[in-house]
Amino acid sequence: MESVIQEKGNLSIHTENIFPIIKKFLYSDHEIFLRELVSNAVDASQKIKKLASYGEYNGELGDLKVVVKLDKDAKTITISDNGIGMTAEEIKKYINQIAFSGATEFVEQYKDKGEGDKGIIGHFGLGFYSAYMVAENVEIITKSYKEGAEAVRWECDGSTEFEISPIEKAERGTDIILHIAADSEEFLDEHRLRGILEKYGKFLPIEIEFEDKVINNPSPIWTKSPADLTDEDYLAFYKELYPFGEDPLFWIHLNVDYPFNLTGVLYFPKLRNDFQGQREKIQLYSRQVFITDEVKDIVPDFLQLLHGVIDSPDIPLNVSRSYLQADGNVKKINGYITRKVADKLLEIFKNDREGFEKKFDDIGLFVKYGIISDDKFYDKAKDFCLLKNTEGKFFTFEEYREHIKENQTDKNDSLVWLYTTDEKKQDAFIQSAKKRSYDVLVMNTVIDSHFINALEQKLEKISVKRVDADTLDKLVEKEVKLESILSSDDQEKVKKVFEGVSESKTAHITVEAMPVDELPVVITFPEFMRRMTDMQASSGQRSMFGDMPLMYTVSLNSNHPLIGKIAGSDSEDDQKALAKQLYDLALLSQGLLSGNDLTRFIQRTVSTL
Ligand SMILES: Nc1ncnc2c1ncn2[C@@H]1O[C@H](COP(=O)(O)OP(=O)(O)OP(=O)(O)O)[C@@H](O)[C@H]1O
Repeated sequence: MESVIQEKGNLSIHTENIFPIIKKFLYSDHEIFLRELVSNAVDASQKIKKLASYGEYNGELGDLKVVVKLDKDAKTITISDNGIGMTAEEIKKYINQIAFSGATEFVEQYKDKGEGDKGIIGHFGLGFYSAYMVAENVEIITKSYKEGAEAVRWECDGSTEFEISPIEKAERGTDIILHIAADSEEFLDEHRLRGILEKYGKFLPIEIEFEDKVINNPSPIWTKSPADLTDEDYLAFYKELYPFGEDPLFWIHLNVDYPFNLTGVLYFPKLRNDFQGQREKIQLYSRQVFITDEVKDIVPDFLQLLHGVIDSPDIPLNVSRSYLQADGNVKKINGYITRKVADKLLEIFKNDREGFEKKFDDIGLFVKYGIISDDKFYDKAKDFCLLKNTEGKFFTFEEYREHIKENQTDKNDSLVWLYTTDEKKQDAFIQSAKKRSYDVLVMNTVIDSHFINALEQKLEKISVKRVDADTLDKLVEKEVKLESILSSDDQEKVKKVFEGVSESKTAHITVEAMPVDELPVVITFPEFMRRMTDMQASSGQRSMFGDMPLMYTVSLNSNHPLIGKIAGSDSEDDQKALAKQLYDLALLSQGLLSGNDLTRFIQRTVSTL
């Protein structure tokens, strides 16, 4: 057997092997080739601009623009610019050496000139080769801005051999001619091409012309200073992003350059109580090149409901998702955006409470989602998150505490918040609560069951109960209890009668001393059980109890004359008839009487009239 000798060395890479890999796997999405080539053309234009501003180019800049042309017959796509161009030497250096980025080199070279890399897109030195994802042959025809430079033609058919030759070209700049491969002819469609250009290049900083029309807005508002912008500018830009969207409520202009670079505008849309039907998304850009609208790892979950753009050269773009999640910058960006959004909301709350309240039906969803999912956001939001009661009045948490402190503190010194999820359906319970001067909050959005859970954990000494979760005396338990007029024997007797007429196996029947003006029979749903079912329903899961029958409590008011009547009656039939009628009325008021049961109830009632 051969023995192993310790040695060190370099791995060798053969271009002929690596090239097909680059071609095939550089980007999963082939349409990216256009983004890359147009970005290069934009870079070339930005560079000549910079050179002129540094005094290193004294010729005419001309009308800097990138032109994309489609020739269906020749099966070519040509991307032309009048940027810096390349000399034969530069082609050899930047193009022939794969993964040697001229962009990075340019930035290095001029980094002392102040602006640094501002406006230059490329940095990996691979983008050009994405052309081979769709082209079988690529030609570069280019003339450098340098005085006396000769135009050059470069051609390579995707093998590792290239050809360079002199050529005639009048103007400074570069034409990249792609001879589209048979399997990529889909890109020879005008519609498709315009679609890709608009998707990636809508806000590129240099004019992009396709079929004689400029397709982009080179100076989108996020590149400008907020001081130079009016509300109309922000609204107009929103329309530009989402032509079919309804006007947003307000917006935040993001602008940070330390410890990372990020600019952008985030809009708060009208949400109308639903997360699902949301099509418009935040768009992520890097130096005005569209990257994606999947911003999952960069924007905190709850803020993905916002609209707008974020532009950051510091977000690693061509790397895998798992890397993105671990990236320190991404985490910081996340935190920054959360903070900015919270600050903005607090500012509006403080400066315009009335306006804030008006918008709260829409922004409440963000705020509550944020409170549930992000502790840092909660720390700020607890001062401006609003609660709304059945009278339409708004309270902060602190204001609400003051508001209900006197009436709704129970014997354990806990504040009991009462709420309704449906003012119409739970009206009888709301009315009863009001009779005792209890306040009832409205919690009717998809997120409220989660929101309530979160609040109970975060706020001290509160318990939150739906207004029909129990009889009022049990909801807000006080030290002093009402006396029962009915003796305990009679209570037992009435209970048995009701058990006899109950058709539900899961109904739990109890007798309770309630005020006389309360209903004789009250059906309630235990808070805990109901909340579990609600949460499961809102998260779209099937109930873990399957089709288990609804659990509810039937409370008999031992102080009500009709219950007294049952206890006092000697006729079993009369007792049963009255009990059944009262039971059905209670079911009816909770919307639980339907089908055959409802029909029988109505017939029975009619026959007694
Ligand atoms: N249209 C062009 N005009 C002038 N120079 C160009 C043009 N296209 C490419 N180059 C030169 O070729 C180099 C390599 O381009 P390539 O797209 O492969 O990489 P990059 O732009 O530096 O980085 P990235 O991979 O991020 O795009 C560029 O940096 C630039 O110097």
